Amino acid sequence: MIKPIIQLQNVSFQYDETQALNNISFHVQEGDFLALLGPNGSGKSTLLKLILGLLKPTSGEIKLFGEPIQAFKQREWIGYVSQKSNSFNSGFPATVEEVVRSGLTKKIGLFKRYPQNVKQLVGEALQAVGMENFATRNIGQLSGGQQQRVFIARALIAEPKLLILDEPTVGIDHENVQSFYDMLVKLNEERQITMILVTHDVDIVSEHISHVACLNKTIHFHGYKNDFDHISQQKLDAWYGHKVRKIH
Ligand SMILES: Nc1ncnc2c1ncn2[C@@H]1O[C@H](COP(=O)(O)OP(=O)(O)OP(=O)(O)O)[C@@H](O)[C@H]1O
Repeated sequence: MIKPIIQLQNVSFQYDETQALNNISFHVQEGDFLALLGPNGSGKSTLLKLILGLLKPTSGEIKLFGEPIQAFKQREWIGYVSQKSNSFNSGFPATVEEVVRSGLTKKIGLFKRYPQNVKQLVGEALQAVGMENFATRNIGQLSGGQQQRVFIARALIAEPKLLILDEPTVGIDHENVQSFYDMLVKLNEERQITMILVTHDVDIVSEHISHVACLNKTIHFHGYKNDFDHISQQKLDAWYGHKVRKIH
């Protein structure tokens, strides 16, 4: 049976003066590779904060892994790589190894010792993102795309069941985007990690993605990638409020 990973039922969120999300219902199932699309200000970050438990909905219900979010304790099941992960300056005093290892804190607690096989775990996580030869390098000396991979390794070491990546291809050269996707697909298929890519960029919806959700305060579309491909340009422009380019 396919398990629900995220369920939102009639969720709204209001900042003091702004209604950021209006009556959203949608779900993500185990194994989905979802692109969550929406223009600037459409409520993507707000939705992420609700899922991560950093904000509480003004109304509506959120379930994670089938449990009401208030009762959900397995935070380590959710890996999150933020938009700002890859912005270290070159002098930042941490090695790749140290950054990845710090991802274990979530799993083992802040004051516990790292397990004896920590080096092996770091090596495996780095290997999964193709960065095994960079373990001793300084994080600040890597490219934006390489840093992004290291932060994905940092999330992976906690063995998440769901990985949420916020604007993951920002800072990655055009020619490296394909191999970046190949890596994500592998994680999705081989490790059965449910993936959510959050982005304003319609181009990110490559052939690798299984589902697409279009957000602009409400969910305008949620379905298979193939069905998204058949949405008219006109409709897409209307959701975004301006012209967008869709590449098939
Ligand atoms: N802390 C806040 N206080 C008040 N209003 C906020 C706050 N954070 C966001 N908003 C407003 O809520 C709406 C949704 O913002 P949100 O950051 O969720 O959008 P987004 O889709 O993530 O945008 P972007 O792609 O630009 O990051 C916007 O109108 C924004 O101005």
